[in-house]
Amino acid sequence: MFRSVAISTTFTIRAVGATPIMMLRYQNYAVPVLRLGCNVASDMNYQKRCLHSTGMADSTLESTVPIIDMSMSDEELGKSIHHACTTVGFFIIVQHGVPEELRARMLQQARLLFSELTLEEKEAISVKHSNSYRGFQTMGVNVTNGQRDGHEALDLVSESTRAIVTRSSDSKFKDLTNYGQNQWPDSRLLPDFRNTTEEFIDAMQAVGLRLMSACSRGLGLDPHFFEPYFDDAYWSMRMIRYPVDSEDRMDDDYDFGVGEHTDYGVFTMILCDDVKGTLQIRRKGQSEWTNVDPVPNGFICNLGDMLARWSNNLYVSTPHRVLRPQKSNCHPLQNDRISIPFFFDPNYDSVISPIGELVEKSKNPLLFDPIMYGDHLLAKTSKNFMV
Ligand SMILES: O=C(O)CCC(=O)C(=O)O
Ligand SMILES: [Fe+2]
Repeated sequence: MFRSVAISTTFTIRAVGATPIMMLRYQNYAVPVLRLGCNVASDMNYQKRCLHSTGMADSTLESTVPIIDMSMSDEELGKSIHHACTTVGFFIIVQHGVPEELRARMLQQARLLFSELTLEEKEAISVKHSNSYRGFQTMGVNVTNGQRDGHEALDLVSESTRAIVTRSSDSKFKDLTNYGQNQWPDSRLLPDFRNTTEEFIDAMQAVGLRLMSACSRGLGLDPHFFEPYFDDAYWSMRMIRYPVDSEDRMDDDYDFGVGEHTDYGVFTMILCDDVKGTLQIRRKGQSEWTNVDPVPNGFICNLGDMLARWSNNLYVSTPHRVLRPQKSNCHPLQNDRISIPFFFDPNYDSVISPIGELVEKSKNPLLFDPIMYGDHLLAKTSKNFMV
């Protein structure tokens, strides 16, 4: 159904904060946000190109990364998720219940975060002022594998009180902590940012819970098996802007938008604009990287380390990375890609150990010791920033 190239156009003019924004809307297609005064004709051509190339990309994409329609029955959904998780570790969900309109508003607010705040205003909510890895990271502050990543971002994390209690009674990480308060952009600058984000978080938590229930069915467990681990789900999210690579860059820093990694938790669901050729995965036993491009109204999903642990590696936490966007893949009036990964993760104090039946099913020896999710997260996030 996404292969249709029929185009219906509506124009909506909105005022967002102080900035008027024009939205071009095409049937079944992501909504770019343009400043007034742009050349609408050239934007239409750009959209047509995207529609055609989405159509062409679908077949190769489907053969690598399954597209899963969440409107199917729980039983069927369980099977589809199970298949994706035991093979590629990535899938794309459509018909997930998150309104297209909310997705568009969230992307729009993220874009405004990067375009409307001055460097000073970004620094005012910098991760440097947080002892819990929350806040804004200007270009190069985020690090993967010891190398600075080519992106700027805002990180928000659940403010769970259970995490506070757990961490404060624990001396393992000494001065480190990852509980605390989020740093939000000034509401006078972005009046709709916080409420849109909170609405989005609620919607994503609902999708996350449905994925967990599908997962338990797919694994042959009680459909409620995972529920106790998610009654205070310790979500986090990032709003990321990847600028195109500059031709005069001199060193190895910023080689990637995000360097190779696996995700830390259970399920990551990515809302992103339509820029292609950036997110790549490396499947088990393979050395080459494969693009995972966005699909209209879809969230690109992958599973993380905790699900691999629970299933004793029956489910694969697939390494991935993000290339810096090519100018030729960006909207003509933009020089970047916006991406919003939402990390749906277990309770901070959940202890994750391989599930007996799954150790057998995986045909692997017991691979993991029990770990508290908060410990795993803290060990990872404490290496993510160079401020
Ligand atoms: O921006 C993306 O497409 C993915 C980012 C990512 O892998 C991450 O933040 O863990
Ligand atoms: Fe990731």
